Amino acid sequence: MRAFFKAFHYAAKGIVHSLRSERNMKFHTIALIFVTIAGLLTGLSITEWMIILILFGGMLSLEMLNTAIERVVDLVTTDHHPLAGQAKDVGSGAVLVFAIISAVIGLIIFLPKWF
Ligand SMILES: Nc1ncnc2c1ncn2[C@@H]1O[C@H](COP(=O)(O)OP(=O)(O)OP(=O)(O)O)[C@@H](O)[C@H]1O
Repeated sequence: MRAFFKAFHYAAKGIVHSLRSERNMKFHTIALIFVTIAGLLTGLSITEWMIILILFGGMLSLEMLNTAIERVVDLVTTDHHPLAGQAKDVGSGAVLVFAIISAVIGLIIFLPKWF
């Protein structure tokens, strides 16, 4: 049980660290708050809320994994290396793909209710 709480503590430390240090995490958190307010004002079904919650979780988790990749790359080399650049670019690309898909799903959910 002690090990479980220790692991939970380390995970919480990781979340706080990425929230404090990553500009994109702050941006995603603000977007999350705006979408939640828009959802409450618009009125969404349970299924729509569940889809949005999956997108919130996926977006924040992916951003944190990207931060982890950036940290490991910086730890391995401070030199300019094509593989280091590729690792960071692919990580950023993964975040961008999920962000674009999330935005499209958000529009599919919200637009018909607004217009
Ligand atoms: N060691 C390296 N070798 C080669 N290219 C690198 C290296 N470090 C960074 N780059 C290139 O610079 C880009 C930006 O890297 P950087 O570490 O500055 O991320 P960042 O701009 O701080 O990202 P974020 O804003 O998401 O935190 C990378 O995507 C990569 O293309």
